[in-house]
Amino acid sequence: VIMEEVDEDLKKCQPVEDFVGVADFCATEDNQLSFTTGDRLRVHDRTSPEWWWAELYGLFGYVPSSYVRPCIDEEDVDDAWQDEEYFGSYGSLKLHLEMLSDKPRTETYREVVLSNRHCLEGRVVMDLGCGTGIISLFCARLAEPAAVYAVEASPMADQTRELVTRNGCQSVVSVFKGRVEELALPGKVDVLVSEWMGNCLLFEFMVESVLLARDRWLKEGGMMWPSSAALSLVPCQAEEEYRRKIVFWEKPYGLDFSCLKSLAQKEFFSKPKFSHEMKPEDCLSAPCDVLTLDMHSLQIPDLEKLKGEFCFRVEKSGTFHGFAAWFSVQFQSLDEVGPTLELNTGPHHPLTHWKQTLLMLDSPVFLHQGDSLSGMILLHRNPVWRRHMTLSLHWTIRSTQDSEACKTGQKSFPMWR
Ligand SMILES: C[S@@+](CC[C@H](N)C(=O)[O-])C[C@H]1O[C@@H](n2cnc3c(N)ncnc32)[C@H](O)[C@@H]1O
Repeated sequence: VIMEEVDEDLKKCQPVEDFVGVADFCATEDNQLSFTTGDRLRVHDRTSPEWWWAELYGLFGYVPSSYVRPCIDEEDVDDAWQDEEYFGSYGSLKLHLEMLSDKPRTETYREVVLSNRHCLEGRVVMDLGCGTGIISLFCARLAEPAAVYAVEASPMADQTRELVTRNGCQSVVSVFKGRVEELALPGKVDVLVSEWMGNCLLFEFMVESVLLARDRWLKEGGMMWPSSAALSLVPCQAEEEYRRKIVFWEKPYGLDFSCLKSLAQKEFFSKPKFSHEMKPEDCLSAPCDVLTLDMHSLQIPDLEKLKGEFCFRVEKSGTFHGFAAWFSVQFQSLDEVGPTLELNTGPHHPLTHWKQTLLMLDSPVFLHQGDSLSGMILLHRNPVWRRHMTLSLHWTIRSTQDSEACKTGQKSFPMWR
């Protein structure tokens, strides 16, 4: 009784806080409140981990807590790009070791240079975000470009200069230390190559720097590598993940801890799980490309809100625990007849350091072979924290067993803010 009273008192003391919608929410019950992305809501009571009592334009109702984020005024944010932290992490070897040890990734870039070596002769290349300079060194060693501008903003650039000299490439490769946005290069380039991809393709939004560099430094008709990119999705089973994080609370050591299940679901499943290694047999359907980006025509404002659609046909019956996401990038050949090469980070391809990203549902659903699962995905970039985004999924399941039956669901995943 005392704890309940304390709880009640605490609730009364909770300040009313402003939140902003990160995805559209459509009320399905009378006591819920609909809102759209960007709406400013006043949260009066954090009633449960999942549902909060909120107000919008004088109307009150419950809103899902994962669909809103704290409202921060842009002027309060010093470092919306978190550059100190971001470039700091590329200043030590840990990430470079992980990237260079990733053979499918690194060897794809080498293969791209090798298979285009004749066309690269006499061309000027920019390697944006060169890190240790691996791609620049591939260019200088495997082809005969006129020059390679290796651009790197992190302190690693000092080591890169040394690596270029040690490998005898200093007459071709020049290292430019600084953010590409702020650098003056000797001139425009024929090819802009970069390894900019993050989890779910866009996370960390280095792609914005690549597009900016393209518009400033790529010659008319020049080549972007990668030349296109796609985000793929599949409904999947994740039995082990569900068992370890949720079923665990049912009866550990013979005790009833089941009241912690909703807390566990909120704590473990409200954000995406990075580096999930899924098996091809966990896919309940054939994967689908939900977004495709053309790196020659994509514009920076396009990155604010990207929308994709999907329609899966369930190929084998199983428990639908969530969606798995990953990306692929394509490298068009410099000559029209050459092959387009691809790096695919999906479960049917050799494992890369990105692995896959798992987006767990709140409650699993059993799907039967032949059912259809259609819907849409929305990537909404955080307007304040520029390296972050929220991924929202809306779906409808249509059953083959019962043509009348149709279940809908929706969930939003902040990555990370
Ligand atoms: C994913 S790593 C790739 C490193 C290297 N190209 C490789 O393949 O091993 C991206 C690199 O780009 C750098 N970078 C990111 N944004 C940049 C910018 N705006 N200007 C210069 N360098 C940048 C980071 O510091 C990091 O070293």
